[in-house]
Amino acid sequence: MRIKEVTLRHMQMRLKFPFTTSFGTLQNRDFILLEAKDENGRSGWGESVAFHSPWYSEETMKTNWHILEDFLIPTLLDQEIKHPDEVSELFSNIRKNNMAKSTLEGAVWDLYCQEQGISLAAALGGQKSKIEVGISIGIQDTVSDLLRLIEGHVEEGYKRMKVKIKPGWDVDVMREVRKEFPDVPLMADANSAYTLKDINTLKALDEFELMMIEQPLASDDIIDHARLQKEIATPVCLDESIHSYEDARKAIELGSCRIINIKIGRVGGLSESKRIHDLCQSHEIPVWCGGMLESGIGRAHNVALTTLSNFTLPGDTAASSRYWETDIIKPEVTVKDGYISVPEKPGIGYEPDLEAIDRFTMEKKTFS
Ligand SMILES: O=C(O)CCC(=O)c1ccccc1C(=O)O
Ligand SMILES: [Mg+2]
Repeated sequence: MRIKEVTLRHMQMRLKFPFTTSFGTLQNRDFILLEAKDENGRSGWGESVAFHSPWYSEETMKTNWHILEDFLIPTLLDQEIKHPDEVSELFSNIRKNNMAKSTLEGAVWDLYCQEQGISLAAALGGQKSKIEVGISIGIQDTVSDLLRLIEGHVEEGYKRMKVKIKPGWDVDVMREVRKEFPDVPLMADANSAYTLKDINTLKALDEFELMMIEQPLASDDIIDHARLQKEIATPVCLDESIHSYEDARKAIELGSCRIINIKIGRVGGLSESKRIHDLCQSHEIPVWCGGMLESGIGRAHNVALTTLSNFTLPGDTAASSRYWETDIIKPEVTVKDGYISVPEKPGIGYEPDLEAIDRFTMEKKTFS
């Protein structure tokens, strides 16, 4: 396959609700959508999960645009590609910028699968026909707002509740949640809001038998997390700290976590996601697929990745309708009894809705 043309779009979609984490609040979701055309005129689609501001990671929508336009797209245009695994090799001279790399790599995977006539899930080696999903709930104004949201999501069938925490919105909040929902599979995500000085707070969370605590300490740390994991009973799950297979290998070796959240964008693409998945599997470290408030295109990639066998814990890939009035794929991603049915069609398995895509496009540019 050869990529003949790439179009970047600056998209803006409005979330149905403001989403608050320990690092800030987001409602307008700006992101890049990428369409890559091959020599046969087929289109493959990728989504950048970078946010407008550098608060989850240093990458932003604008840095991704720059890296794609000035480095990644020129590297790939007209190159003969036999398999999508070659893309990360072609990008190996460009350091980091994983979300930018993943955007283009994801579109190549989609194109490759369409050409082969197989689903993305099958191409990755996934076996599941349906995947189990949970939901991530942002910081709320009041505990009773949170309890009502959890109640609704339990009724919708989601398989586990993830509650965002930060200093001042942690132990007391989780205690209320546990009191009202004694048996619900529950976890907390701190997005790096704590340090080892907060060890007593983090120990206090053990009482609630959480499935895990996600990224309690610094976003670039694996040393303090290893110290913390020795002190608390709750399994530590790393999100922000893991950018590659090598990061995962070192974190496992140090005992920094017992679970890893894989986000395709954060680790630079589907090929690297699969390598991390396989590594974790060989070390009996379960993984799950994280979310970045994606549109349908990124969501479809997440669904496919989650079909791999070591994705044994419910991920954050909720239904399209949880986030958007109108998504940009047809059909939308739906959740029934806590499961998403995995599409069997070639490629990402959902059709891009070009009319909706145009409606949310702020700016676009084509490279050939
Ligand atoms: O529903 C989703 O897409 C996941 C939401 C979520 O938890 C999240 C959203 C934005 C940035 C970081 C995170 C995270 O997993 O840490
Ligand atoms: Mg997280």
